[in-house]
Amino acid sequence: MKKIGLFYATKAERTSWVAEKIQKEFGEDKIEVVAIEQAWQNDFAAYDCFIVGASTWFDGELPTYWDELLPELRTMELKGKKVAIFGLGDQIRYPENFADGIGLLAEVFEGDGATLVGFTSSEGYTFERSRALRGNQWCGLVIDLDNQSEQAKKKIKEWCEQVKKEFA
Ligand SMILES: Cc1cc2nc3c(=O)[nH]c(=O)nc-3n(C[C@H](O)[C@H](O)[C@H](O)COP(=O)(O)O)c2cc1C
Repeated sequence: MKKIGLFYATKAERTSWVAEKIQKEFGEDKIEVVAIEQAWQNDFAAYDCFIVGASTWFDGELPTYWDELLPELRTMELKGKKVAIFGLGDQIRYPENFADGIGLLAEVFEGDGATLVGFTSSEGYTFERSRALRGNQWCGLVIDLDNQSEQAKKKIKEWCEQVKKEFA
């Protein structure tokens, strides 16, 4: 059985809400939650697969704790590991940096040799630019609780089913 770790900044309120839903979808005994504010390289080494989540702040930057950890995260060796990324953003107020945090995390984990999974369609979102795009797809799950909160639960559920298969 593959060991799955879910890493996110627990003080980010909306990200926490999404993370809880993901944990429930996988089953609470199937996934271990790690607060990124307490995480260190060894915590990542302990898992075969990761789910990592972050909102976007400060016009296209990662929120507190993720941004502080970035230099450390860039030195990890994650070859053979799979990473699924989820992120939150606001497409109406920040159309030029929509959900950039996902793209930033994707660059870091790919640079460490990990394989990204959990890509989703960018249809149904309105924005100008995003670092989270790969062609027409998001390189993860994008949740906009500011403008499309009614879609969130369905998107999370479907993404978890997809990621479970891709982690297997
Ligand atoms: C000061 C500030 C800056 C933000 N910058 C961005 C941004 O550049 N891009 C984006 O997509 N969302 C941006 N957002 C929206 C947040 O990512 C969004 O509201 C998210 O749901 C917050 O989740 P959290 O409570 O877990 O941090 C910003 C929000 C605030 C308050």
